[in-house]
This record gives sequence, structure tokens and C-alpha cells, in this order.
Amino acid sequence: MKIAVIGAGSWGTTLADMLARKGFAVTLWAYEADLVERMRRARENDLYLPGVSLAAGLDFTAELATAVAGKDLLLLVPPSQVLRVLMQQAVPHIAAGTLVVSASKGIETETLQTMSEVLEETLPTSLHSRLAYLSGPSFAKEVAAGMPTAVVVASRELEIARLVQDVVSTETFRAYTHTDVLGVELGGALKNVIALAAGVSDGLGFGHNSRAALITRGLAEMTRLGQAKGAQAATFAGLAGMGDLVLTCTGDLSRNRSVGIELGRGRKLKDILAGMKTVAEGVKTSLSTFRLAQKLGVEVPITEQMYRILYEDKDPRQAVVDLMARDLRHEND
Ligand SMILES: NC(=O)C1=CN([C@@H]2O[C@H](COP(=O)(O)OP(=O)(O)OC[C@H]3O[C@@H](n4cnc5c(N)ncnc54)[C@H](O)[C@@H]3O)[C@@H](O)[C@H]2O)C=CC1
Ligand SMILES: O=C(CO)COP(=O)(O)O
Repeated sequence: MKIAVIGAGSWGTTLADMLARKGFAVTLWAYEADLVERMRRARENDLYLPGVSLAAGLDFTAELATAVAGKDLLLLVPPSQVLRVLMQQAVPHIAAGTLVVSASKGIETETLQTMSEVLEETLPTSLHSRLAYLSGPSFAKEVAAGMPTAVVVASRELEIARLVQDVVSTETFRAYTHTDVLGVELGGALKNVIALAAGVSDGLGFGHNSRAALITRGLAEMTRLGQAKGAQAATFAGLAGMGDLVLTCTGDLSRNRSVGIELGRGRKLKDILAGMKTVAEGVKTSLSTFRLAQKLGVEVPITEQMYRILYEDKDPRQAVVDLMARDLRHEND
């Protein structure tokens, strides 16, 4: 099977390396042409996955058309806000019958569309039944180090999910199948917003009680919004929901949680982002999720406060006061 991985950030590079080690012919497309040159020479992604020696058989290119042409499977791992433009450029070169798997976690800010909605709008209808989504608790660094990891592969067609499950699973990377595409992709996107909030709480010096409250009430609002959009509630109790939420709200490797910690300590968003070359998807997804929730008439109190901290420069301490002062209610309302 010939595979192209689109996006050579830490996650795309890790997955490309994993699949190349499994014996597939893998081409990794990077946005940065100079990075391609360095990866070819040193077999290391010094920008996004330093210290990991990449598989001998892994191929690199900065040409998107070359990357996608003649492949059996495309694994899409760019930041979610650029998926649309990349697909618009790639479409004329994608062969009929290609499997297309998205592993990005986010919601477009302009359209409020999820990755499945973006792909269904940009790819020809003939490819829609060949689409799948990879999500779940998976820090790239830990996967690259071969640490046991469990993820979900969702597709509306169970057969396609099974096919992709077989392709991506290894001795240390265990994929489960799912058919709730929306639930699986929303779990991955929405947890980043809650992870930012958990970071803010840590940065403010709050403790385990606060974090547990944010995780649990965060899951409640993720589920509520997901259901309003047509996802199944049970999906949010699985790897792509609860699993990834716990990972990113507690793990020191989370970029979203790290950004939240800095905000909680009083740093300004633009200063934090200026020093970052990696993507913290939750920053943009806070904006899209808050707008989406308003559009659907769903209450998302934690996301709303995160949006106000990020986009209205609200003092994080005031955000906590406002969250705690909301009307008292039943847990399941
Ligand atoms: N890193 C991780 O542990 C995991 C990341 N993800 C998701 O994977 C996606 C990619 O994230 P990472 O691999 O972590 O990226 P990263 O933060 O390591 O690197 C940034 C990436 O953005 C690309 N980029 C920047 N500007 C671009 C542009 N204008 N056009 C195209 N590409 C551009 C860079 O080339 C690079 O690939 C995100 O949606 C993230 O949420 C999902 C699971 C795990
Ligand atoms: O999605 C991730 C792990 O599943 C990575 O989280 P961060 O983007 O917060 O690092």
C-alpha cells in the first residue's frame, strides 16, 4: 500500500514514521521546503519531532501534487485551519478510490465546520464513502517512543474504519473502530478548549478539585454540543472524548494545557503564541466552538469563559468567579 502523510508536524511525522516501520511505502509532505531538505539529509524532523530517528524507507517531499498522486491512502495531519486550502490544491491529483483519513483536531473559524464537513465539501462525492477519522489520546512524543496507545478510527462505513484500523494498528498502537464520525472528531476538537481551561486553572494556582470539576463539567458541555450537532452521547465517554480530555487536561506534553497555564500566570495570548512554532488548536477552536454553540443554542459555560479570556482579554480570575457564580442547578440538566 502506498501512503502519503500530509503535514510534517509532530503528529504527522510520528504517524508517517510508524507506518514506514510497518513496511508501507510512505511519503511525508512538509509545508516547509527547507525542512524536507534537512529530513532527507539527517533523517530527523528537527523542527517538530527533534531527537527521533526516522525510518530509513520514509520519503519526503514539499510538492503536494507529487505527494498525493498515485497513493492508496492519504493521512491528513495539517493544522485544521489549513486543511481546506490544502485539499483544494490536492484534489485534482487524488486518484479515484483513495482512502482519505483525517487526524487533525479542530473546527474552522470562518465556516464553523468540522474536518468531515470540510472534506465533504472539498473532495468529490465518489470519495466520501472512503473517508475516515483518527482521534483519541495520543501525544506524538509518546507514540514515537513506542509507548502503548489506544485510539479510534471512525468512518460512516464500518468496512472502511476496519480497513484503516488494520493499516494503522501496531503492537503498541491499538485502534478501535467507530461509526460516529461527528462524535469522534468533535471529541478531539472540543477537548482542546477544555484543556486550555484546565491549564488556566493550574496557572492560577488552583488544585486537583478545580481540574476534576473542569474535566467533568467540560465533558458535559462537549457532549451537549455534540448531541445538538447530531453526535452520539456515548462516543464522548470513549477514547476520543473522555480519553483525550483526561490526557490533555492532565498531561504536561499538551500544548493547549501549556498555553492555558501561561494565560493563568498572567501572560498575554499574543506573547505566548509569538514564542511558539507548534499549533495549539484550542485557541482557534475556542472561537469556533463558542460561535457554533451560540448558533445551535447550546450552553457551553467553560468554553464561553475560555473564549472571553482569549478574544476579549478577560481576566482569568474574573472568568472563574463568573463560572462559579452561575445559577445553581441539577447535575444532569
Ligand atoms: N502533536 C500531537 O501529539 C497530536 C496532534 N494532533 C493534531 O494534529 C494536527 C497537527 O498538529 P501537529 O502535528 O502537532 O503540528 P505541530 O504543532 O507539531 O506543527 C505545526 C504544523 O503546522 C504546519 N503548518 C504551519 N503553517 C502551515 C500552513 N500555512 N500550511 C500548511 N501547514 C502549515 C507545519 O508545517 C507543521 O506541520 C493538529 O490538528 C493537532 O491537534 C492530534 C493528535 C496528537
Ligand atoms: O491531541 C493531542 C493528544 O491526543 C495533543 O494535544 P495538544 O495539542 O494539547 O498537545
